[in-house]
Amino acid sequence: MASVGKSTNIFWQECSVGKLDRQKLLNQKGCVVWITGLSGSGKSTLACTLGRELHSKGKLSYILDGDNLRHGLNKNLGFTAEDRAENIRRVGEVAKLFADAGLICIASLISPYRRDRDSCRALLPDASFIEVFMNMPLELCEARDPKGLYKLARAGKIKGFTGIDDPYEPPLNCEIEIKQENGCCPPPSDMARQVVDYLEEKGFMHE
Ligand SMILES: Nc1ncnc2c1ncn2[C@@H]1O[C@H](COP(=O)(O)OS(=O)(=O)O)[C@@H](OP(=O)(O)O)[C@H]1O
Ligand SMILES: Nc1ncnc2c1ncn2[C@@H]1O[C@H](COP(=O)(O)OP(=O)(O)O)[C@@H](O)[C@H]1O
Repeated sequence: MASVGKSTNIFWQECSVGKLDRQKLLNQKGCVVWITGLSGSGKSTLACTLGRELHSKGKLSYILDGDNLRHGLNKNLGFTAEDRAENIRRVGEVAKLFADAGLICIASLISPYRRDRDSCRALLPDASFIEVFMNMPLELCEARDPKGLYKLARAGKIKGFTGIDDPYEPPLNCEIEIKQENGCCPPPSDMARQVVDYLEEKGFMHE
């Protein structure tokens, strides 16, 4: 019997089919690929390209996209530091469940605070939290501005916009860094290959 948070008198229910059984069925290892970076840095593009690439290799993945989750699970949250922390906490917990199900879970959120990302890392078993930093300059993200949000933020019509008047803390110890080479952003297929190569090398692509 345990007490967790506000829950008291709760028990952990074990079942006979476990993570290892599911991984065997899928011939892959469950993990979380956590993509962090500024708005417009290419998180969703990498997530979708990676998801497609894994699918073509017969690997089961699922994308948790910050923007999308804010239409449902996280629709009661805004963009204060507290709400962002709760957003990341919830997505971290959901990602943990997907990884336990044996999937390669791809989480794509700005996740601007190091502490919040590290809390998610701490939820996952050793080495199965793979942090991918989209290290793109603000100037590039702002020039892309596919949703017109930077323009609104610069005009003061959105307050607390990441990179403009709200902080972004870059990772200090990420597993993968995606950055410009010779002043150019690598094409989406190259970004995805960098992650697939890592997953291959670390043994996540096979049980
Ligand atoms: N104030 C502010 N700051 C940053 N982003 C904003 C803001 N308001 C709305 N948006 C839109 O919300 C998307 C980011 O949601 P996330 O859940 O990834 O954000 S966070 O991780 O909780 O910081 C983000 O999507 P991406 O552009 O895909 O990153 C924006 O479209
Ligand atoms: N590797 C890339 N090369 C060229 N354009 C890109 C690349 N990655 C993303 N983009 C473009 O940049 C914009 C922002 O990308 P997106 O994936 O929506 O970023 P985020 O999810 O971080 O907000 C989109 O218009 C997208 O097509």
